[in-house]
Amino acid sequence: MSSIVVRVNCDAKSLVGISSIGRREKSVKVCSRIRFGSGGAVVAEPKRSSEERVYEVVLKQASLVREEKRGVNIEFDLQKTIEGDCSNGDILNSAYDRCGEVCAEYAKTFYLGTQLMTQERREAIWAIYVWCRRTDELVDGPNSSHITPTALDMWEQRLTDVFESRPYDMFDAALSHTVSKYPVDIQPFKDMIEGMRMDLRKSRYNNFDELYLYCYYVAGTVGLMSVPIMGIAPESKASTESIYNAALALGIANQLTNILRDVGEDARRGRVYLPQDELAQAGLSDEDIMSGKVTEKWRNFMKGQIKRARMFFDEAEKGVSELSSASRWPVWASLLLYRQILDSIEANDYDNFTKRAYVGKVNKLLSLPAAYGIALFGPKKLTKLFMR
Ligand SMILES: CC(C)=CCC/C(C)=C/CC/C(C)=C/CC/C(C)=C/[C@@H]1[C@@H](COP(=O)(O)OP(=O)(O)O)[C@]1(C)CC/C=C(\C)CC/C=C(\C)CCC=C(C)C
Ligand SMILES: [Mn+2]
Repeated sequence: MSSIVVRVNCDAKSLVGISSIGRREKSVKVCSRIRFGSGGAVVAEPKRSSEERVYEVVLKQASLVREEKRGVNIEFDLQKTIEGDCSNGDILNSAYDRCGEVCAEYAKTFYLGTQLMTQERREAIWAIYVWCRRTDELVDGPNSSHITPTALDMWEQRLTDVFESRPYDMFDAALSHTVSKYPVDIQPFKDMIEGMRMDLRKSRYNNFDELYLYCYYVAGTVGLMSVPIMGIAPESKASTESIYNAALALGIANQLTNILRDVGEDARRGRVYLPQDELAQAGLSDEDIMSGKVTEKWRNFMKGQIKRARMFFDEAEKGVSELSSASRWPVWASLLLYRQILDSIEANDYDNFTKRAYVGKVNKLLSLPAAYGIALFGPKKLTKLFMR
């Protein structure tokens, strides 16, 4: 049987990515070999790691920003889709206001953080926040038992409409406006929906590669959506890709932290988001998780998982100072706050079965000025100031 081999040689520079966090792989040359058998059927395709797949999205979003290629900026007529007797400007203002209200209601600290951004950026971040929250609510909210893959397909169609300036409601209208104004690619949004699909069909992850992909879908995507809005500092010398990598890392770090905090809660819903091969290596099984006993094996396993989450936070730190000055504070605040959840798991002696790790009010309050200081002086200078 004859087969045609199509070889796609990729630009080596475009494939310089993070591999196994902390180790930067230089010029990894990857050739995708797509084989078509008789009748055009795909015969074999070498398996790419999740990191390689995700890195392609990073590159696409980064190049969109570099080229300052903006959305088509179609003047959309809100009157056609939203009833009301007022001008586009009025509708948009109240659409953004409502996004702000949702944000203030569901994510108070983060809402506070956005107050330091310019009004335009703040509103755009709110619009993205609301879309992410609504997407997550589909699979985690009160109606989640009725959500099918078809419902997610419809949500994705609606997303395409939003990107093509056909909003369905006020929240969509704010997002339509945002994505027409900033160089935001649709792919991370689609990928977040893919993450929700994954949640519907999958409750175990064989290895970290599978978990990494899930974390990218539901959280790394948020980093990629946010940076085009937050903006990169004009004086930054870092490459756009490296900044997007850091943003991706922050999302992954947050989601890994979420997973470690919620082990007990997830297990009670029949879900284990921990890599099965690593559990087995540690001599642990699903039954150990379901029984919820904190043993020495569990503590050791958790130490490794926490270490990995911290490495992603470290990777993220490298990019925060490259963001435009007004965007650094909320990002530092979210990084410092989320990272402390890991400290809290340790303080609970790794009992994430019956205790919920959280950041206390005092630490929360202290983190905000600390984040502000780091944003202003940089992490190194601030440490020096306090060491004197
Ligand atoms: C260079 C650099 C470091 C730039 C920073 C880039 C940046 C702003 C990254 C943000 C990362 C971030 C906040 C990711 C969110 C991760 C997260 C918690 C995802 C949650 C997914 C599902 O989890 P799960 O169901 O297990 O958990 P719950 O019990 O439901 O909580 C999410 C809930 C997905 C939906 C995400 C959101 C609602 C958050 C969206 C946030 C923004 C758009 C704003 C981000 C901006 C700032 C300033 C942090
Ligand atoms: Mn959720």
